[in-house]
Amino acid sequence: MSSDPEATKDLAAELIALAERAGVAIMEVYERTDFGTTTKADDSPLTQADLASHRLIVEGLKALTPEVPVLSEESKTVPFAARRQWPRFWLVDPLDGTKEFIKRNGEFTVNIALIEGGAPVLGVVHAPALALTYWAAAGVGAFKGPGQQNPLTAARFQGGTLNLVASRSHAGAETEALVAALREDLEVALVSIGSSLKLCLVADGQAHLYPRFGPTMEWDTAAAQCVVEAAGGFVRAARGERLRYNKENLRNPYFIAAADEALFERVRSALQPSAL
Ligand SMILES: Nc1ncnc2c1ncn2[C@@H]1O[C@H](COP(=O)(O)O)[C@@H](OP(=O)(O)O)[C@H]1O
Ligand SMILES: [Mg+2]
Repeated sequence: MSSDPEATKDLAAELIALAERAGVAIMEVYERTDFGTTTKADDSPLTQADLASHRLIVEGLKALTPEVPVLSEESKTVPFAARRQWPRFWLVDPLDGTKEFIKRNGEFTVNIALIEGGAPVLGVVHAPALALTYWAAAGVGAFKGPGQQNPLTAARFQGGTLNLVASRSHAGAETEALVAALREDLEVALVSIGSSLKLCLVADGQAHLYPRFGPTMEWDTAAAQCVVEAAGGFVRAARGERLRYNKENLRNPYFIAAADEALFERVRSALQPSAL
């Protein structure tokens, strides 16, 4: 990524436009009665919307930055031996929250991140059904649109009610155990929502905490992690290390996103071994 903030903002504007075009393609499928849903080898659902968004984004990124390779959820079989050589690459989830898309609750996103040196440095998260776009770049800031206008700041937890956001479709026993432990000395308000929108709520100050003690893949978190970090928030593995990108195994460790580091440490000390 350029060290010139103005060049970075220009690139972000192109990416936002691309994510919004993918959103239009997704919404065309969303409005049909039949999504053309099939089941992938891992048993997860795949719709015509995932594929249309994937094709559009891959073509768009190739036109925008021909020299930067693309790794998308729907074309993830690049061998590690090849991709480990990449100094930077685009990491794309063309439709995150496919289960929510199929349930028609609007809680799905298009995620595009630029990874450099194993970390997300630029990220766009677009929720077409909600007409919301979050974007961020390291050293520039985090913003919410439509448009590029509103700066985001994570809300440091200063006592009172702790707002905790969890997966609608994949929160499990470890999350419930954590909520029970926190409720011993705090008031905890729970919100469930699909997709990378959970991380965006932390960036936006609407949630203090998003614990994820279940599987996610690198493309689920990269763009929104960039948004959280640029908004002053904190995303770390439950065991404490940074989330790294372009690993041989593209699965993330269990992680915690928190509005601030003190909250992250407080939550970590309340975890059961099965949440690590
Ligand atoms: N068993 C599993 N293995 C790997 N990833 C899983 C999974 N179950 C859920 N996920 C990931 O969790 C994402 C959905 O998260 P959430 O439940 O928070 O909305 C999915 O994204 P997709 O919808 O893009 O497939 C998928 O990548
Ligand atoms: Mg996903």
